[in-house]
This record gives sequence, C-alpha cells and structure tokens, in this order.
Amino acid sequence: MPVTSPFLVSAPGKVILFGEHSAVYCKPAIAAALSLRTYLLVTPSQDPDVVALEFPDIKFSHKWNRNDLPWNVLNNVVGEKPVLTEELVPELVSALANNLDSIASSLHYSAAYTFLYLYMSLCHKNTQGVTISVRSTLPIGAGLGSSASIAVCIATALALLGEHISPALVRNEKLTVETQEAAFIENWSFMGEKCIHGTPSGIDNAVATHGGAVMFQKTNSSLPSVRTTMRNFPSLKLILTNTTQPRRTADLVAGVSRLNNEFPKTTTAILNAMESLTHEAYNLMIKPFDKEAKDTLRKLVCINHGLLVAIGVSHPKLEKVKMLADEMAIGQTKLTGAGGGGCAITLLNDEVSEENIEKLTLLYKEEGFETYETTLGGKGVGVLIPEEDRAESEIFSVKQFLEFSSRDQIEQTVGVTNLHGWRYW
Ligand SMILES: Nc1ncnc2c1ncn2[C@@H]1O[C@H](COP(=O)(O)OP(=O)(O)OP(=O)(O)O)[C@@H](O)[C@H]1O
Ligand SMILES: C[C@@](O)(CCO)CC(=O)[O-]
Ligand SMILES: [Mg+2]
Repeated sequence: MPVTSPFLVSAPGKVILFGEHSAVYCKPAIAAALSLRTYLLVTPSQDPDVVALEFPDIKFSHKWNRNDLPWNVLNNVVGEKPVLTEELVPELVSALANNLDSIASSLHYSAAYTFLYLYMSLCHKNTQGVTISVRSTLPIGAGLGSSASIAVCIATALALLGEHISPALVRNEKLTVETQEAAFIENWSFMGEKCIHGTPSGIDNAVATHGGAVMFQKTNSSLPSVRTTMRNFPSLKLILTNTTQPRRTADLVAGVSRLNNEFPKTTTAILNAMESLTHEAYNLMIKPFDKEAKDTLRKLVCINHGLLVAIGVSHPKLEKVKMLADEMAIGQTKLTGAGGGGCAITLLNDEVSEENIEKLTLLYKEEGFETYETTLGGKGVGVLIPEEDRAESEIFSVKQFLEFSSRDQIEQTVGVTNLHGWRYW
C-alpha cells in the first residue's frame, strides 16, 4: 500500500492474572488487556529508500537503506510471499546480524531485530521507505506486555504496507478486527515475540491483538493455541504496582528452563499446580462473581505467587510490594508477567477503604515504586488515519509525536478515544 499520509496503529498491554511461565509449558493462563497502550505512527520517508525507526522510549533511532537488506537470502529460502514457520528462519536470522552489528545495547538490538525480521517477512524490496515512530504509555520491560504490544503494532503496520491485510477489514463498522486479519496479525506478532524472547507462549500477543480477557493455552504440537474469550470477565478491584526494577523476560524464561532441566520432576509438579489453579480461577470467573468467589480468587492469587517464588522468578522488590500489602491486610498480591522485577498486582479486599488504598500507594511511592490506575478488558489492535478533509497542519507530525512529554500527554493526544480528526480505517 503506498503511504501518502500518516497512519497510526495502537495495541494494548496486558495483565496476567494466573499462569505466567507455566503458559510457556503449554499450561493454561488467564490474561486481560490493559488500558495502557503502545502507539505506532507510520509516515512516508523523505528518501523512499530509507526505512527509519524512532523509538524514543528506549532512546533508540536507526536507519537502513532498504537495498542493503538481505532480500536474496530471504527469496532463496522462503520465497517472495510471507510464510509462517514454526521457528524463526535461521538463514534470515543470521543474515540480519550484518544489518544489526552496529547496535550494542541488547534493549535496542531486540527492538531493531524484531522490526527487521517482520519487515523482511511482510514487506518487499520495492516497499516504499517509511519512518516508524513508537510511543508507549506502558512501562517497558516491566511485565505488562510491552514487547507484545509493540510486536502487534509493528506486525499490523507492516502487514498493511505489504498489502497482506486490507485496511477496510482492520476495523469494520463495529470497530472490531475481522477474524482473518486478526489471525494474521496474531501469528506474525508471535514471530516478533520470538525475536524478543525466544520461546513465548503467545498469550501476550494474543491479548494485544484481540483485546478483552482470555484463557489461553499453547499446544505442544503444531496445532494452533487455544484462546477462550472470557466475555463476562468480572470487574476486579486491583492496584498495579511497578517496582521499576528492570529485567528481561528472555532471561527469566531461560532461568525457568534451566530449573526445569535440573529438577524436572519438581518443576513439573509446580507447573501442574499452576495449571490446576488457573482452571479453578477460570471456573470461578465465568460464573456469577459473589463475595465467596472473590475470597477464593484472592487465595488463588496468593498460591500462584508462592509457586512463582518457588521457580525463582520473584525479586526482593516484588516481595516488598507483597509484604506492605500483607501488613495492611488489604488484599492478595502476586507478581505479573515474567517477574524478576517489573510489576505486581494486588487484588483488593471488597471492604477496603479509599484511605487505606491511598496509604498503601504512598508507602509504595516511598519505596520508589509506581502505581497505575488502569482498567482491564479493553480493545485490542486498532488502526487510525486522518480524516480526508483534515488539513496537513492539523495532523500531528513525527516531531510532535516524538516530543510528547508524559504518558498523560500521549493518552490525551493520540489515545483511541481522544484522537479527534482521525477515523478508523
Ligand atoms: N515502546 C517501546 N519502544 C521500543 N521498544 C520497545 C517498546 N516497548 C517494548 N519494546 C521492546 O520490548 C522489550 C521488552 O520486552 P520484555 O518481554 O522483556 O518485557 P515486557 O514485554 O514489558 O514484559 P512481559 O514480557 O513480562 O510482559 C524491550 O527490550 C524492547 O526491545
Ligand atoms: C513469562 C511469560 O509466561 C509471560 C510474560 O508476560 C512468557 C510467555 O508466556 O510468553
Ligand atoms: Mg514481553
């Protein structure tokens, strides 16, 4: 698709309520889309041969000349059309290393590698040069699925540029993504997640694509994963706390794999326990959600956290989040996402007062932690373009997009419900 005017893609982060890590071992997990999102702006490049990235959230920008990319390798191994493979194509992975060798930081490398892998897979040599700028209201590398939300945004933008999905179908009049288009985005964002952390389960990018709340289970054969939409997902009162301790999902997933190799029987028993508690939680959450059910759900949150501690993915700062909440007897806390730092959720007791919530958030602030006000179960991926009669000057520029100074400013300016003068494709 020739890009004559900018377009904007956005996708949500997620909270895993039950089953992180066990999800990688084909156990079910429950997750919901977050109101915090990643926004990706596509603009035509001034030089049609240049593909540029502007990722200010991780202080990274980079350019490639599209003629320097290893198209021949790709065409020899895969052909001209995108072919979904079970694993990343090793020849492409190794050829791309030459285009990435000037990038030293692992944070920058994984973002650039994901982009290039998807660009090579979904675009072609003659695809017009574009600048891809990304801003997120999600904390990065903190357990809220920032990698999946950027992978979904990139896969969607490149699938549109490569004309694999049709703009008209990305959003129909009900503002939902058509099944086939969504499946294409989900599958390719999964390849993006593989670039970032090796052996993802696929739950994060499934939620970022489809939104809502799901029980998700990867299969250990070549069969597709099973995604069960949880339509009556109960509204949960929770505090989401970021320890701000940096960590990489890839490292934590690799740590669990080492533990599994060293103590296979014990690790399997823990993963099986996670499986059964996820089923128990699911059964509670699909029925009328009364006080008893809420109490039981909190107990399951507590058990799930204990099991995650047992497989070595907690962190002293996550334990501090839990301890402060436990001391106030305010609810039950578990880490969310890959752990090792990043975020925890505290599922609050029903009767908890606003005063106590404020007291706890203050205690967290004193520890250097951040808390977020969010809602769960929102929309998945979406694409917006400026309305036809929109004057060029009224469409924000890459420069403005890159200069938004805070999460609030991003949300207020490009937030899906706040963006005036743009319409769904
Ligand atoms: N806004 C962004 N700009 C650039 N790169 C990003 C952005 N958001 C995420 N990334 C990429 O995602 C990586 C972080 O992914 P990682 O899986 O480690 O954490 P997460 O997805 O936030 O947490 P979890 O996987 O536990 O939910 C970063 O290293 C970077 O490559
Ligand atoms: C740790 C993990 O289970 C969740 C990360 O959000 C990894 C995955 O499922 O891909
Ligand atoms: Mg991730």
